[in-house]
Amino acid sequence: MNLIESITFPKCSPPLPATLTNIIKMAREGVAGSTYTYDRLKELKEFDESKIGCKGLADSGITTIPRIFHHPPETVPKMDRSAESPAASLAEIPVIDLSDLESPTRRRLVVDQVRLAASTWGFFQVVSHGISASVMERTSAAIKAFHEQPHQEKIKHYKRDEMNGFIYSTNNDLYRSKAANWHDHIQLWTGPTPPVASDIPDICRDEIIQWDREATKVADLVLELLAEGLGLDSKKFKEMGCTDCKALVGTCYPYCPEPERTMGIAAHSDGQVLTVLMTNQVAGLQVKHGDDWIDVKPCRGGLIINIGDLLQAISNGVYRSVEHRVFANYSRELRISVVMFFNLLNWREGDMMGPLPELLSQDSPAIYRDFTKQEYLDKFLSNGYDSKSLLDFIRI
Ligand SMILES: O=C(O)CCC(=O)C(=O)O
Ligand SMILES: [Fe+2]
Repeated sequence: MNLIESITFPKCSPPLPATLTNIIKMAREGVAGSTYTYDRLKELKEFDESKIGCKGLADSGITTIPRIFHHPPETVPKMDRSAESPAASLAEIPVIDLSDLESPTRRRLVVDQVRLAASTWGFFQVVSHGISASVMERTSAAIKAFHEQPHQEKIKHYKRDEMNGFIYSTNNDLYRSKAANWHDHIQLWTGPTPPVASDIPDICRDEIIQWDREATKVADLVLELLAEGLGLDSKKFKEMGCTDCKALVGTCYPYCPEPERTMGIAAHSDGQVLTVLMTNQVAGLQVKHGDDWIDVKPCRGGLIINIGDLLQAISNGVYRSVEHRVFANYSRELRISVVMFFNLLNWREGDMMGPLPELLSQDSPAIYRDFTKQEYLDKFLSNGYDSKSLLDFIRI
């Protein structure tokens, strides 16, 4: 999910560079850049206006998926439905235990583990992070319960306005991407302005409010460890406002009858600073490691952390924002993920952002140039999920 696109929509922001003409052109262009042989925009609109979502399509008993969801075959993992996941892999993302951090010796050890994981995998799981198993279960169950409600209930919240209040929708980038993905989601900005509780439906209100609080604590702690791993003051990222601008997304990946034709979420890197992700046990998430796609096996009670593009830039490439994707769910059980994206708040229009000067020296010169907020936003708008282009664009 690329919430950067949403960041461009606040009422005070400059006009969108992606004009309606652009959106229509993107909607009509073929997956490989050729023109579609059908009226893609019309079919996108029909799907959008029906508000049925992917879960609604799945529940209707379809056995083939609409062509707006077809991805180029070479980008879809090969399916072996008898296996746990398309290509069961041996390597696993690191698991880091966050307990006993008051002990300086242990803290140094954990800082080293976090630095190593963030600079090689860009992804890791944390356990003993302070959120109880019952809070995790309740939150996941509440998001699931929202998605399992009848159509008539859910559509009260169906919106494409990604900036205001609680939304239920499908494919944030529906009109911008070249192929739609097989998921629906709910989304809520929880910072800098706390959400209005009455905007959140009863069925998941308390859980969302609590999850925001708890996941932010974990993000703050992980950012402290990441700062220490760079030799910075532990509060550096907190002071930069790295967890003050935040959104919670509760994604539902329903059963897909043709998983070999589409994706749950296409390959992308997260554009923000940091992501905290909780998923249920249904397989789907894969992380790029070298040339391989590695399955992420969520450990019980664990949370998945990944580095976003901005942190890669700020850390002068020490920490890595890595591509990941979710294959379409072929299990009959819903795949649920609860994602919190954290981004910089104190980055004013016109201010430059870039590798932190404290990290630069003659021996480690900047590998990225400074960039403006507008450059950052423009890159996301013009490329949708292909957020890596920002890092390519600013590379010296
Ligand atoms: O659902 C997941 O496991 C990952 C979701 C994700 O990558 C995203 O929303 O950016
Ligand atoms: Fe992501």
